[in-house]
Amino acid sequence: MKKNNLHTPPDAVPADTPIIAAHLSKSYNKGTVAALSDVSLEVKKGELFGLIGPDGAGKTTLFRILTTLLLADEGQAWVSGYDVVKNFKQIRRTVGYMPGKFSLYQDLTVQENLTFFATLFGTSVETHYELIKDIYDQIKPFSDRRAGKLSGGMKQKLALCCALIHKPAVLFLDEPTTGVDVVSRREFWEMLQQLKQQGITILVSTPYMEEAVRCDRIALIQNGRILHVDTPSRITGAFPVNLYAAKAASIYTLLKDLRSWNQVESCYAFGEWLHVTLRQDTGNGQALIREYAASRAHAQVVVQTIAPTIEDSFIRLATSNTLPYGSGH
Ligand SMILES: Nc1ncnc2c1ncn2[C@@H]1O[C@H](COP(=O)(O)OP(=O)(O)OP(=O)(O)O)[C@@H](O)[C@H]1O
Repeated sequence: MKKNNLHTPPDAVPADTPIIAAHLSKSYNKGTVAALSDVSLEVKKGELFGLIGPDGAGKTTLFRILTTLLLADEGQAWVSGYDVVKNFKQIRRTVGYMPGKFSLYQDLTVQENLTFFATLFGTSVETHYELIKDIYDQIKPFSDRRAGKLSGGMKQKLALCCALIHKPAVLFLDEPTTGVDVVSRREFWEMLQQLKQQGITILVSTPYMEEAVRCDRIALIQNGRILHVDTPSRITGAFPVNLYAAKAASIYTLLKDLRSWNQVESCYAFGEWLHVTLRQDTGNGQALIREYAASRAHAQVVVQTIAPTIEDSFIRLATSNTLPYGSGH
C-alpha cells in the first residue's frame, strides 16, 4: 500500500500538532466492513478543523480511535502528544468528547448532568465556569429540567458544556449539529469560534457540507478514505473547470437529456438546479447548454455560471474515477 509522508515517529510528536493520525485503518465484522482505510491527518494547535462526509463515511470510527475508545487495526495516532494506545489515560484527561448520540443522562437535570461530568473529571462546575459561562447562560433558565425534556438545541448546548467542564486542550465533536434546527446550528458554530479564540483545538465532524466554510481547514472523507485536506476556499478554488447551474420546466427530463449528451462531463441534481460541467469548455458553456436544451424542446431554460460549493468539490473528488456524468444524489 502506498503511504504518504505524514508519518511522525512517536518520540518526536510536534507540540503544535495536537492531533496526528498516521495511516489508520479499521474494519468491522471480521474485516468485511472497511470503516477507515489508511487515514492520515494532522490538526494544528488552535485550529477549528472539520471532518466532512456523508453517513457511513467513517467519521465516528475515527473519533472513537482518537478518543481512545476503539483500537485501530493499523496505523498510529497521537493526541496532545500522547499515543492513543500507550497513553490512553492521559488523553482521556486532556480531551473533551461530545459523541454524536447524546452523552447526557436523560433522567438527570441540566445542573445534575453538569455536576456529574465535573465530578467524573475530578473538577467542579465552578473551577472552569468562565469557559462555559456564555453557553451555559442560554440553558440556565432550565437548570432544573431533566435533560430528556430539553429541545435538541438545548441538549446540544448542555452536551457541549459537559464536554468542556474540565477545560480540555482538545475538543472532539462528532456531528454536533445533526438533527438540530437551523438557528441552533448557526449559534453552535458561533460558540465554536469563541472556544477557538480561547486556544482550544477543535475537531468537529458534520455531514452538512455547507458547514465546512465555518472551519479553518477541512478533510473530506468518504468510504473511510480522506479525499482531500485544505482550507474550504482553497478546495472550492481548485475546482478545475467551469460549473453551470441549469434548470427548465421539466428538470428530470433535462437531467436525462444532459446526461445523454456527449459534451457533458458531469451532471447532478442540486436542489432545484442541475449542476453541469462540460468536457471541452472553451468558455461558451452557457450558450452551448442553452442551445442543446432548446434543441430538445425544453421550456423555461435558465443557465448560469456559478461558483462551486464544497459539495460540488466533494462530488467531483468522490467521483473523479467515474466521470463522466458525476453522481446523482
Ligand atoms: N460496530 C460496528 N459494527 C459493524 N459495522 C460498523 C460498526 N460501526 C460502524 N460500522 C460501519 O462502518 C462504516 C463507518 O461507520 P461510522 O459510524 O464510522 O461512519 P460515520 O461517518 O460516523 O457515519 P454515521 O453518521 O452514519 O455514524 C459504516 O459502513 C458503518 O456501517
